[in-house]
Amino acid sequence: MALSMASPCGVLSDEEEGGMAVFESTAADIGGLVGQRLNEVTLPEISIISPGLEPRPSIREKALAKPGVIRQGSGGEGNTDKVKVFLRIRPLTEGEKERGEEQGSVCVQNEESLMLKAPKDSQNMKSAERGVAQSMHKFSFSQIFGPETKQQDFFESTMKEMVRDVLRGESRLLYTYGVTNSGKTYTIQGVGREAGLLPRALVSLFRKLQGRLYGAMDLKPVLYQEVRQLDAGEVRAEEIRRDSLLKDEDGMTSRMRGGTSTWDSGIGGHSITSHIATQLEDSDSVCLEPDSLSHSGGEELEEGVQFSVWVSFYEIYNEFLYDLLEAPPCLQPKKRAILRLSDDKQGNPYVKDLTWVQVRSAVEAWRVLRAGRRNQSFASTHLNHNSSRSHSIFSTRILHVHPEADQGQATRVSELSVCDLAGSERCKDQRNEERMKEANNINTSLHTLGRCIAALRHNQNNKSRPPQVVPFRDSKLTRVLQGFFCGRGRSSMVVNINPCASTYDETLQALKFSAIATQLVHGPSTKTRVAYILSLLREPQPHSNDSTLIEEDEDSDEDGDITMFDSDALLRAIEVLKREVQRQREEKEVLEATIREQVFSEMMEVISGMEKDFSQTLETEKALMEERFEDKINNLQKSLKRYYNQEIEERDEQIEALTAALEKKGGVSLAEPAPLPLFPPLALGGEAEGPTPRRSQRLASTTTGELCRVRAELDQCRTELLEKTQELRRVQGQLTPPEHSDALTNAADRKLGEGQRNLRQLRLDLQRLGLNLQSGERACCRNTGGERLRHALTAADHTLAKQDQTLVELQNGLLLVKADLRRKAETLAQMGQMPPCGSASATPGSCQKRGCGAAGNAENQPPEKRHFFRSLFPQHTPSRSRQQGRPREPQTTPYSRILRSRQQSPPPSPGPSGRYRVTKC
Ligand SMILES: Nc1ncnc2c1ncn2[C@@H]1O[C@H](COP(=O)(O)OP(=O)(O)OP(=O)(O)O)[C@@H](O)[C@H]1O
Repeated sequence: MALSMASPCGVLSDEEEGGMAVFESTAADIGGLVGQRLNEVTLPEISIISPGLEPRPSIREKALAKPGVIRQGSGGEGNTDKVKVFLRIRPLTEGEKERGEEQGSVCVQNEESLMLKAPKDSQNMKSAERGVAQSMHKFSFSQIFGPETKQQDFFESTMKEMVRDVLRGESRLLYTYGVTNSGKTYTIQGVGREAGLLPRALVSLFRKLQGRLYGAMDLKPVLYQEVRQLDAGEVRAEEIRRDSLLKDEDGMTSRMRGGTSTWDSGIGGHSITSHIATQLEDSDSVCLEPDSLSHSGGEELEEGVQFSVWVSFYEIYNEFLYDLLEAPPCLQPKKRAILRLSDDKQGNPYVKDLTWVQVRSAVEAWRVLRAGRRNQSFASTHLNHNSSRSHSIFSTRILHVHPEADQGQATRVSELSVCDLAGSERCKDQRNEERMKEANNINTSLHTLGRCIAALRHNQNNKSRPPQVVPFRDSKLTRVLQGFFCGRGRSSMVVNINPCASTYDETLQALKFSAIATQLVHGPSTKTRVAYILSLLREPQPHSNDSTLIEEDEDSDEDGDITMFDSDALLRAIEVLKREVQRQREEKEVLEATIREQVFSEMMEVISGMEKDFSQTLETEKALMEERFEDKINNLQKSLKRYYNQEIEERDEQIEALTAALEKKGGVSLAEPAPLPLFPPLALGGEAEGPTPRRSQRLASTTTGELCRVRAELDQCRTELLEKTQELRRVQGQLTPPEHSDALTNAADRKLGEGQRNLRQLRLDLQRLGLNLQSGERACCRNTGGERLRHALTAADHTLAKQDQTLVELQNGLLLVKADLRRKAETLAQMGQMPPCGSASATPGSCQKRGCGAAGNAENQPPEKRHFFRSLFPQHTPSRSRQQGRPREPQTTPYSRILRSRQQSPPPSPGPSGRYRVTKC
């Protein structure tokens, strides 16, 4: 499970924290906190996290609290028994200052109080702006050490006393906790001449043990805190091991001094560079510095007791334990063996097969540490180029030996362990898969540590109730440190922070974690499994309110072997546990249901509030949008009105100018009213404005060209007008019937009458002659006078033909004259209707039509008359003349055309029958 840095230790996130003064980390209490947070309308400005404050009871505690129950809490224990939590703030580097990391987010108020103020870009500040967290947090510690604190001062205030306690026979643990690059390793190991806590502690220890060291190597610590008597062979083997380790370390050091080199540590591909070696060399020199520690004699040591000092060094890397005092990697290229954790008879965990080396001086101890450091897992991360990727534990076991006893028995074993925890960090910041896995494991174990501490604190604060199971077994780290939290020793914590603004959120989480630790008190009891089972068996009633009974019983708890219980007792204990599990489960379910209900109702409230807000916002937005669009439409309307008014004015001006120019140049008055403007001027609501400068410029540039064009058009129109006027006059002249037409018509009528009469006479003559001819033909056979008659008949035929022709011509001529007159009258009428400029006549189509009116009419005549009309208008249409390339014939009157057709028409030829055809009118 990938854990984010947000809450690596089971500590509530900012948002979960709400207005709580004290943190809770169990599931039950989280529910209570969430409920409380949701019930609070506003958050307090500062979250105060102090070890001295009584925690606010959770919902569950409130619900379960019954009158008369004595609550045992941290407040009642007194501050002396509290777990010590020290805070150390490292100074900013020059590079960090240049990057603007110094934003005053960490303020030391006094020796015990620290104020954190969220920088503007931090996640915490964003949450604070959303109103779900505070931007300021106040923390209290046992003691706060600022950036200027010297290593020596820090040692004096923190570890010196622990060394003394260990020599008195007690066990002590000091562990550093903090985000990566916060100065944990610096605090424990030190750099250069600034030796850290561990070398100083070793020097201090051996100074105190001067003259009191147990020289033999026949007693060795084993299991959790037991001692084994070694035989001679084993002693020899131990000596060889120690000597080879120190020799190898010496050799390595001298090789390192010879030049820069890099080699693989054999774990996770980590490289160890000469940089670290140099660092250790420098630390070594500091360690040996005689005046680095104030001398304190061994007067506090128990009389007659000698001390055998053994050290071990191992690391927990990716949840695996590795012995750092194994042969160095260059000598053992194979992968190192993984150590196992086991429990002794009392259920105390210990690291099986761990290398313990007896040391006779601080120098030897430091060399062993240095040898182990070479095997440790380091890597360069984005925050720390030399970051510890594992939790490393350096343990010093001191055997208190009574030499006068048989075979030198060790009466007591005490231990001083220093744990340099790997830095918590955000997994997502890791760019490399291996680093990501490491960060995940680091955070998991730190998370478990946080849960253990929270559970311990919970049990301490709720002694009236069956204890919560502390999840020591959930990680290797908590398992190996279990003893120090269960009364077999005491622990102190050093919280390291750096004041960089960019790591503010991680620092805040680390401090919240430490805030839980500050709530812990050192338990007086040494509850092993046996003791726990005993307490279960003695428990009168699962829901007993009599807490005092339990308190009394606690004092009588004793360690022992689990085999002291018979199977019945164990079965009863199991039954009790089952009942307890069932009870807790039910309780949790009820609690969960309550929390869900509360959360649901709170969420519904929030959602309805949000809905209300959204609908209000929507309404406001709607109104705003409407207003905005109305404004836009108004503006658009105004602009359009202005534009079209300008256009109209300009056109009017142009028309006026053109009219004036036309009148002036041509002297022709159009005598027409000025055209009305297309649009009446639009009312602008008092915003009448002149043309914009841009429009004026455009007009100025186009007016001249426009004027010229219009003038040319006017000239052309005028010319056409004149032409058409002339043509009209000419056509009118042509259409005027000649004065003698009536006389001519009368004469033609007369002639026609005469001709008809002659014709009738001739027909009669012809009939008579025909009769004569028939009779003559009959008589022809008999007399010779027939020849003469035939001649007379032929002459009569010719005469008849001529008469017929004349008659037809006259009839046709008369009809033509009448038709022509009619047409002329129509044409005249049409001409009279035509516009004065004669635009229609100007078109070629209309001209052709007028010119070819006769031909057109001829086409509409019956077929028998067409040839006659064609003969009257022989191919004189303008189009046809032009097509044939012939010059256009001069305009002639219809009468002249009739005359010409008469002249051109051939004399009628006799038909096949010898008779002339007469065209019927
Ligand atoms: N009190 C201090 N004074 C001066 N320099 C310090 C101090 N604390 C830390 N530093 C410097 O800060 C840098 C980081 O420190 P260190 O390696 O100890 O961090 P860390 O917490 O152990 O990191 P990680 O968890 O990644 O191993 C080192 O260069 C160290 O020298």
